Amino acid sequence: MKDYAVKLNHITKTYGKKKVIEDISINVRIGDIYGLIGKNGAGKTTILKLISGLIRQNSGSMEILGEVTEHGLNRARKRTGSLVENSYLYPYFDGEKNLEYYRIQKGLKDKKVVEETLKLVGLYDVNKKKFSKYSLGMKQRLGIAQAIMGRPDLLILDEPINGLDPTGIVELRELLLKINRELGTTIILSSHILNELFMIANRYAFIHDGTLIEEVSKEELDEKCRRYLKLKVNDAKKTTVILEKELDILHYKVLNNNEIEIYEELNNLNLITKILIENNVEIKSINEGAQTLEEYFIKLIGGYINA
Ligand SMILES: Nc1ncnc2c1ncn2[C@@H]1O[C@H](COP(=O)(O)OP(=O)(O)OP(=O)(O)O)[C@@H](O)[C@H]1O
Repeated sequence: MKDYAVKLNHITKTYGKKKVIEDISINVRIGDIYGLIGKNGAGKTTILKLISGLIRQNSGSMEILGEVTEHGLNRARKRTGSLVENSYLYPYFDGEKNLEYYRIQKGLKDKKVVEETLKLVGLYDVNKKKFSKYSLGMKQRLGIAQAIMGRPDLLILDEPINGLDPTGIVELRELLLKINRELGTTIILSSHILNELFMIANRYAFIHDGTLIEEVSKEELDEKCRRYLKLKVNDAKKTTVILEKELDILHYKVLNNNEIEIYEELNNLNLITKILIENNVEIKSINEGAQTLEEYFIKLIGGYINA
């Protein structure tokens, strides 16, 4: 299937007797910014190394950029830029020299690519500053610049958000969105901080103890973490009829005979209360609630552990 940039099929990876990745299958679509989310040690780096070809799986197969054979995967990896282990940037070189050195090393013919890439990552104006004098955010951006020099179809980044301050995170987000949109690059990145990844990615894989717990889209995650009004009433069925007929509220979920979650008109609490009372509904309580991303993540992982 050409619609996928990366497909992992039942991949398992062991170190000695230890299974670090167990039966993982994920599907990254072309054009995705795909986030691997998991606590430290969950197995994110291992997955990225497997995709990058730095290590090999013990079992399972993968498809990268439409290629499945050994030869094909090598070809696909030539169309992939990655920042998984340390980037090879020289501290005493400035940004331009670092990229020029890399360009020659990689045999990239077009000299203009250095300037264009520095501009793209917003480092052109500081291109005479030595790498060692860069802030962490600038270092990350030059690392990404190096990874996208060959204009890859796929970009793989391990924990690029790690250690960045809020401004650095915003800049990184803008940059990744720009690379994704302007160059059409599919991006896979990892993080242990869901809130930050949520701002960047459009699809997510939750990894825990080397296994995939859930693969979800941003919309699905939004849905799971949205605000709601929780109504406790004497008769949930009757209440929904009134919500629909009198208030035009169609977006709700009945939890049981007495509880309903409402997902729209959240700012019209007074009106909802008034209409329900007028229609003889006995309201036991009405509260606003929301599940934060982190709560969802913890629930997901906790739920899994206890299962
Ligand atoms: N070369 C190795 N030999 C043995 N065990 C390893 C090796 N590399 C990773 N591991 C183990 O595999 C597990 C997953 O590690 P991995 O680095 O993939 O996790 P991660 O989710 O990226 O976390 P982190 O953010 O801490 O790097 C860990 O328990 C780690 O100790």
